[in-house]
Amino acid sequence: MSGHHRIKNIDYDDDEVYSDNEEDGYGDEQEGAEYTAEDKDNFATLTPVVRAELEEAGIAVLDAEIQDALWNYYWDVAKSVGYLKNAKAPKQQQPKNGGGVSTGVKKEKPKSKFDEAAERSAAASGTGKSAASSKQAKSTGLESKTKNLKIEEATPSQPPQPKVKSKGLDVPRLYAESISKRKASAAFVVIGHVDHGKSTLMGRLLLDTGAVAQRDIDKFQKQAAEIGKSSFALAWVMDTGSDERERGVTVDIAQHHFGTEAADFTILDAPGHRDFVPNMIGGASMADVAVLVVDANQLESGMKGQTREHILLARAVGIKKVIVAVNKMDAATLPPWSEEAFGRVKLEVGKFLSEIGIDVGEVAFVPCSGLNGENVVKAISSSQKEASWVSKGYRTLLHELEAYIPPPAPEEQVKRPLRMQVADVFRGGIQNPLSVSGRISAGNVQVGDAAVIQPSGESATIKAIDVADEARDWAVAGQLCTLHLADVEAQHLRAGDLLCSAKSPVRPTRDFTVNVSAAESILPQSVDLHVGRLHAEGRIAALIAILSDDGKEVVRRKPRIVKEKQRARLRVELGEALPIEEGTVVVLRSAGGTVASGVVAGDGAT
Ligand SMILES: Nc1nc2c(ncn2[C@@H]2O[C@H](COP(=O)(O)OP(=O)(O)OP(=O)(O)O)[C@@H](O)[C@H]2O)c(=O)[nH]1
Repeated sequence: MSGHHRIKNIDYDDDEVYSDNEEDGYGDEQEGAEYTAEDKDNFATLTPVVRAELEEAGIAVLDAEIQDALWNYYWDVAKSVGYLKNAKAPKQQQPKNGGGVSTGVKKEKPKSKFDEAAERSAAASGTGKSAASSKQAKSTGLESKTKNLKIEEATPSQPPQPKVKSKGLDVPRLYAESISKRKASAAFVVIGHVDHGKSTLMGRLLLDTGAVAQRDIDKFQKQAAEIGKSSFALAWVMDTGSDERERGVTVDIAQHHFGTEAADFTILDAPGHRDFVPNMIGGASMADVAVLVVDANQLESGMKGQTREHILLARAVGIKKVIVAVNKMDAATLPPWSEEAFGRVKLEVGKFLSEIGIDVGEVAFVPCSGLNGENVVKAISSSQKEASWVSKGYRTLLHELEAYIPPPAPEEQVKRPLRMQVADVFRGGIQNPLSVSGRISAGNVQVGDAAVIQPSGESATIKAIDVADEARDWAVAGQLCTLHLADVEAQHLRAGDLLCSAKSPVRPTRDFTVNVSAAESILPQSVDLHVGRLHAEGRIAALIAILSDDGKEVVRRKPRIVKEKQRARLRVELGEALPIEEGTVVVLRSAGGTVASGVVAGDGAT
């Protein structure tokens, strides 16, 4: 259904029921209202319940505001909480960064026609009642009080959502037609040892591409200076400039967007726990490129186990391109911008990467300073004589990112049944009570489509689609998007679930065969299975065969052991049935290290 239809169907003045101004947005009709003893009793009982809910979400409200909401929602605790969360959210959701940065989906977006209309219908069914019906409903207050307390234990109920109709678009055709006009896009993760300057470099990319305003950095700078850490101002854009954090919502994989004339980019970041391996795998499994940040002055720590592991994992989940940002070239110990020092770093990092099995010929090296913004977005100034070698031999980080744009998804991939792993789940908005973000790995989706979420088997309708924070009618394989869901039971939904086309969902399986390359020697053993954001316990139940180096031929059946760097086919059993199918990329880990990674060849029967 288009936004147009919705607007036409609504014939009241929305200012009556939904005001932008929170202070006087509701409650006008109660001016001078006299509450009965029963009303007062309800207020006394329910106000603390609503307050507790809101405090949990980090939202401060006045008693009067809670009472107005309870009054308007006829003592329905869940609806009052839902309403206040939304009414209070915009203030806290004000972009801290001049509107350019988006972290995940919870930033208040410019409302699309669709959203406005949905919001109005939601408001119509919630607060837009006449005073007469309001009085009638209030008289049953005590009954509903107990009922609502029960509802509130489960997922807060929302005003009924309008049914969503499909426009019946031929998405593969629209996609094929749009390819030539499409702006290129890519997503990347940033890897590197603590303190080597990851956050600063990302903040710099956002600032110098105009995604963040200088005045916001200045504000961070002031705050940072107060605690004697002014050099952290840029990093704070990533670490504290997240709207989710301000609202107390945890996001495991945040998205920050920036664009150039040539392409749009998404930084996938795990705020707060960037190095936590399950999150790292989740972010990397949605990325095209990994940027490895190495402090030119701290080479040794830069090559340690953790970085090795992260690069390995990035490769294991299919990242093809690695860009090495040799950072802090401005710092004194090199001396600053020393070509020779850079050469040493390049050599060492190159060796380290080739040991991991990365073709160094394909790796781009970028000498830069995130802190000063040299050779990140802007080329280094020609007045810096000691750095004249940089522009002769090396591109900026942004140019290197632009140079590796993955090709658009082939048509046959777009025609396959929809698969999108849920990276994060967002609950609680009035217009969009339940949304999921992720990257579509196969197929296509359009507003109105029916979906099934595995392993729970819940069904859902796609109510709206956002790509890079813009509302769209459809999206295809390769795109990072947020799907707003309707007609869905929220309880079972979690990060790591697989959203599938309802016509052809994945059947959850308890065992599968997988062709892997071994990161260490393998015996039948218990393992942690990672599939993007999904992790679960399992065991390598059988070593089926050693494969040739290209993975195509069986070299030996039923080996007793698979040695490091060998390729092999394994059978993996799981404690629970999970949505895994042929082609799924899996990582097997044990005792904090990666054992093997590969691609599922079939379910247990194969
Ligand atoms: N001289 C110099 N210092 C830098 C540069 N980039 C970052 N720094 C400083 O290095 C320190 C660490 O920077 P961060 O960006 O927080 O490093 P990080 O890798 O994100 O660290 P974690 O988030 O803890 O993993 C800060 O004091 C930065 O100001 C640079 O290009 N030159």
